[in-house]
Order: sequence, then structure tokens, then C-alpha cells
Amino acid sequence: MQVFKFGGASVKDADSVKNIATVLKKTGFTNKLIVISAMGKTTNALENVIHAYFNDSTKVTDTIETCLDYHLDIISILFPKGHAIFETVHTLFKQLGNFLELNKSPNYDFVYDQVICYGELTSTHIVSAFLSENNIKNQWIDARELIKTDANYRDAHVDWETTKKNIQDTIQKEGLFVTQGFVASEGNNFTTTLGREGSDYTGAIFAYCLNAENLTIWKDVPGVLNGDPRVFKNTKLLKRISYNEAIEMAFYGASVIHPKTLQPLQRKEIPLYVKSFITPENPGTYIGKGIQLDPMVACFIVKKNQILISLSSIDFSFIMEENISDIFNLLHIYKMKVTMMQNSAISFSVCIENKFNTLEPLLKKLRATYKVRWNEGVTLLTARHASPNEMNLLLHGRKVLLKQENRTVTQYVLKEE
Ligand SMILES: Nc1ncnc2c1ncn2[C@@H]1O[C@H](COP(=O)(O)OP(=O)(O)O)[C@@H](O)[C@H]1O
Ligand SMILES: N[C@@H](CC(=O)OP(=O)(O)O)C(=O)O
Repeated sequence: MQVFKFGGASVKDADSVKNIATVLKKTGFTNKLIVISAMGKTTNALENVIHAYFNDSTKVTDTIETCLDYHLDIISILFPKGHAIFETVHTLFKQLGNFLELNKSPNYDFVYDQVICYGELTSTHIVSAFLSENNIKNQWIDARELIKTDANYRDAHVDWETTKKNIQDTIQKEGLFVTQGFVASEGNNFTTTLGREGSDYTGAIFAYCLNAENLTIWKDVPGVLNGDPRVFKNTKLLKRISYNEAIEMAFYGASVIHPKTLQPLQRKEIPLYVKSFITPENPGTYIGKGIQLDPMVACFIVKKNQILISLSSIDFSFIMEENISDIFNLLHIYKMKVTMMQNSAISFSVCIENKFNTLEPLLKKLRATYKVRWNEGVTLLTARHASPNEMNLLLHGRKVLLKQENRTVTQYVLKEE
């Protein structure tokens, strides 16, 4: 069994959907499970629906319609008039509207997951129907029935035992299966999600549970490059990298691979390929165990929109272990992702990501005990295997707020002009 994952860019319009059929025709379509994300920027569009629901209910209908129209435009190119997929897509968006009308829960994260899943539900129905139209027999699977999690909405944790059993009982070796990335469900069968951009992780969950030969994630880039091509010029393709190298790159923000993807694969030594859906015949990047970085080049990772918080004790006393433990407890409670930290005798600095909009209450708590300074909108620049010369060129004229270095990694928190 092989697992393929196609992200938002692979299904952003009618041509991209056609291209999935082309990739499958070139690579084979038996004994394969394909995981698909929401089309293009649909998840952002559904976030607008949720925002309207909580802040300005007069905009709910319009925001839903924008999203529906985008999908209708795509299917009207892909399918003949009157095809059953039109009814399916309308029904899905009707269900979404009904949920919001009947919902009584004030829990933002719960509502978020019940709404956001319609991106992946719709895209997979469309791709599955398009493949069937093109004589590529496949079975549509509801990932929520297989991947079980806790009820930590928007960032749920997988119950591996139950998930493995469900997947192994449902997916037989011969067929082609089409399922959603990102979505799962909790014990009462309400939808949960695995964190933004979590479809790569879904691919890894299926690969792990199926003991797959490999997982391939198809992207709009030739593979993993030594820097994000949107940020750096003259990037180089990394042909081979180790799981550890890839985990570090993903953790510090190389958005080409979701950070949670590597661990399940590494545990079973399942190879990961990152390939271009534009040139599927090219080898892309191979990620496996204990591989030397090839070519050995410096890698640069930029993570924008970070927050740097610097704490010092009000009475100039030392910042001791118990303070650090309290600070981390608060970071955990307010679901802040820590990307870098540094301490001295009387201060502690931490670079965090405010994924759940909890900065204000966190700062309020911290101010009760510490003198607090913070900068929003800072950038974390991580360089791996870079020479001092390469670093100097990169930093030229930029204001460094914090620096940290070990043998292979140099990190800077930079102020954005
Ligand atoms: N080191 C890197 N190598 C390649 N692409 C990168 C890297 N870092 C960031 N990216 C960005 O990741 C994008 C692909 O990932 P993503 O947008 O999440 O794809 P999808 O949503 O289709 O799965 C690329 O277009 C590229 O701009
Ligand atoms: N659609 C979800 C999940 C995902 O992984 O998408 P993508 O594969 O396009 O990054 C999101 O945008 O967060």
C-alpha cells in the first residue's frame, strides 16, 4: 500500500483536479490511499464563515455562498450539467448552514471544527467523483470514522490504538481509496481537526497504520528546498535528507512539511517523498533514516508572525527553576507554541506563536508576577549548516533582538521593519 497526499494547491482549480488523475495514471492507481485537503484557500474562506457566525451573523449567508460558488465554478468545468456531484455539493453546504442555525454551543473551537471540515468533505467528494468519471475506480472514505482523537478541538490528539484498528479493518490492499486530510472525530463522533495544515499528518497516520511502503506528499515545488522559494532566491533542491533534519526544518517553520508528519513515519522507518505534482516523474526529495544531507548546503527557515516575550523579576531576584516551570505551565494553558527560549540570571525570553489568540490573557497572568516586555510580529530565522559569511549576508541591515547558536543551528529573532 502507498499513501499519497494532495494539498490545497493540488486541488485549487479544475485543471489541478484533472492533474491528480494524470498523476495517478502515471504512478498507478491500485493499492493506494489518497489524502486530500480542502481546495485552494477554502479553509481560510470557512474561517471567514466562523468569524461571521461569532461576530457579525448578517454575513454568515454571504460567506457560505462565496465558498459554495467557488466549488460550483470548479465542478461546472469538470462535470456535465445534471451530474450527481452538483446535488452532493449543495447538500454539504446546506448541512453546514443547518449546523450553524441549530447550534447552541458557545465553544468557538468546537464550532470551528464542525464547520471547517466541509472544505475537505467537499474536495474529496469532487475528486472521487471526477476519478470515477474518468474510469479510475475508487472508494470515498470518511476519515472521521477512522481517525479517533480526544476532544481537544482544533488541535486534537490521536488515539492510535483505536485508529489503527479502524484503518486496518476498513482499508483493504487492492483498491484505491480517497479520503480527507486534517479531519478526525472524538468519542461522541463530533468532528475534530489535527491543527492547521494538518493533512500531511493525516497522510502519515494512514501510512503508519497501514504499514505503507511509503508516503508521497505532492507539492507545487520540486521537493524540499534549502529555503522557501517565496522568500529566498536561487534555492537548491535537497535530494536526500534524514528524518531528523526534516523534523528540525519542519519544527522551525519549513511549511512544506507539517511538523507532526515525520514522527509516525520515523517510528516505522517508512520513507517520505516530497514531489512536484507538476513534474511527477522527477525524483523530488527522499526522506529516510540516517541519511547524509545531499547536497550538503546551508538551509534557511523563516517563521513570521512570532511574539517575543521577555520577562524579568519585579524585585531583580533570580529567575529560578520554579519560575520557569510556572511560565511554561502558563504557556501550556494558553496553548502557545514555543519556538525559541533563552534565560539569564534575572530574565527569561521566549519566542512563541499565538495560534489560538490567547496573548492578552497570557500577558495579564504574567504581569501579576513579572516585569513583561513583548514584541509582536517578529520573525524567527533559523539557519542550519550555515557559514558565518552566509549568515552575515543574510542579516545585513536587519535588527536582531535575540540570537542563539549551537554546532549546526543558528537562530535569530528579527524585528520586521
Ligand atoms: N524548504 C522549503 N522547500 C520547499 N517549499 C517550501 C519550503 N519552505 C516553505 N515552502 C513553501 O511550501 C509550499 C508548499 O506547501 P503548502 O503550501 O503547505 O502546500 P499544500 O497546502 O498544497 O500542501 C511551497 O509553495 C513553498 O512556498
Ligand atoms: N485544509 C487545511 C489542512 C491542510 O493541511 O491543508 P494544506 O494541505 O493545503 O496545507 C488547512 O488549510 O489548514
